Amino acid sequence: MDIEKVNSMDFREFVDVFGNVIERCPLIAAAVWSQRPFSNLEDLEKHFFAFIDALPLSGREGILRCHPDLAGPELQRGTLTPESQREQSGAGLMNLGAAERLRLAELNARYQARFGFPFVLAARLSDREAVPRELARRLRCLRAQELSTAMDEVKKIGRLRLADLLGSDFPKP
Ligand SMILES: NC(=O)NC1=NC(=O)NC1=O
Repeated sequence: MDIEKVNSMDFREFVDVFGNVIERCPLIAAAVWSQRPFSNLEDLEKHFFAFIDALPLSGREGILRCHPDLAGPELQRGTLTPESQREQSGAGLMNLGAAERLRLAELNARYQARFGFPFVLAARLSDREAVPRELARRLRCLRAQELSTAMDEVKKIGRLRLADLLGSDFPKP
């Protein structure tokens, strides 16, 4: 998909295509649409991230709270978004053993209790061994640091999802 195609989209099509670049936050795509035309595909990504960075703390925490737990109840129930489903299965989280799943549930619960938002990590850049390790490590961080780290992970997920949508034109080969 090239930037001319993106710039030609009406509101409905743009939100249909880009509405889940940030998990369950179609508002972000809705807001970014009004900033078209985009000079290139990197510029489009920059607008997504600039919107996130400009949010008050409550807005950034809200984005994190829209993320389903890794290997959590939504995965068990089969109610993940298609993107999340692909990402979590790509990290091998679909077929964890009972002990692995229990350990992740316990770590996710401790993380949520400590920070007030779920643990977020770009699953496609991780795997079933690294996820619990990274969760345990980040559990020990200070809240301000953790919020920053988690938002970086949201952007990594968004970048990968944009790359899927935009195809080989992005990021610049
Ligand atoms: N809590 C999460 O990190 N969720 C997710 N990470 C991904 O890469 N996809 C998700 O849904």
